[in-house]
Amino acid sequence: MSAPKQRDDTPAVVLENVSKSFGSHTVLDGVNLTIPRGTICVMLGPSGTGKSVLLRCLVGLLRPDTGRVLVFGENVAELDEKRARDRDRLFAVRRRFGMLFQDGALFDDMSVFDNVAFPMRLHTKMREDEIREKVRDRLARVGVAHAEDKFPSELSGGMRKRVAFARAIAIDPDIVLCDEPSSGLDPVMSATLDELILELHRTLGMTFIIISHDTAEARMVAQYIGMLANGKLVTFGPADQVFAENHPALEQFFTRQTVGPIKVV
Ligand SMILES: Nc1ncnc2c1ncn2[C@@H]1O[C@H](COP(=O)(O)OP(=O)(O)OP(=O)(O)O)[C@@H](O)[C@H]1O
Repeated sequence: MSAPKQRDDTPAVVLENVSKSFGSHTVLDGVNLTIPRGTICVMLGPSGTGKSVLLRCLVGLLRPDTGRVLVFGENVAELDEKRARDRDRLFAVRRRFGMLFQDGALFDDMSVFDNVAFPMRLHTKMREDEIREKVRDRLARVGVAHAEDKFPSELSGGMRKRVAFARAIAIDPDIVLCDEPSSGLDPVMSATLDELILELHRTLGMTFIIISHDTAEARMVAQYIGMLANGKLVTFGPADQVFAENHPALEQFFTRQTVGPIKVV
């Protein structure tokens, strides 16, 4: 079966009744949401609440027990990497994602240039001169053009994150998944990185899905906000609506209360 035809207004992501358990532990319980294309969506939630599981379902690394996971209309939940007939479709979906891992996940034995060139060499047929031009464009966009010959161990935490961003957007993904982009950074560096997200979004128009614990980050960049707590998506929608609604779990999170609907386990 070929991938479904999509119209321009096909949402980047739709989750319909997505549930996932590990043994008797239900991590996601009937999650529904729609992320319009070209928006910045921040998913908040306490530790261990299923945010990473959700990301892995999006890229087809995990299959939910129930529900549909539509990425630009393609139901990733029905694709199984072990089935030859699904593999091309699954890989085509994965190529639409760029991933910014929590720790940057740069290759320590590769220069900054080669780290950013890596996905181009792996996934495209670009010539080396095209790669050079694109890598330089990506490094310039994230403000580390001067560092292309350095190795990750020679960079500060903030610079490593920028290089990781350059790699995440290397082959023009439609969706950039960011797993806690501000983790391990001081507040000023985090804010600088948030400005970078806004700038990349403005100039490249990609959809950003950002996993975060950082409420200041949510306030700064989010157009859509979701909050996962105790397996449920307790609130989701346009950021101004979600802030106005001020769900008790969101309020507890934002005001750092230990008592409230979020159970600390
Ligand atoms: N492959 C797996 N097998 C068993 N349990 C798993 C597996 N993957 C995740 N879990 C469990 O699912 C729950 C949610 O994990 P997840 O990593 O999604 O949390 P998170 O919200 O991303 O947390 P954090 O904010 O701390 O990164 C945890 O209890 C975790 O132990």
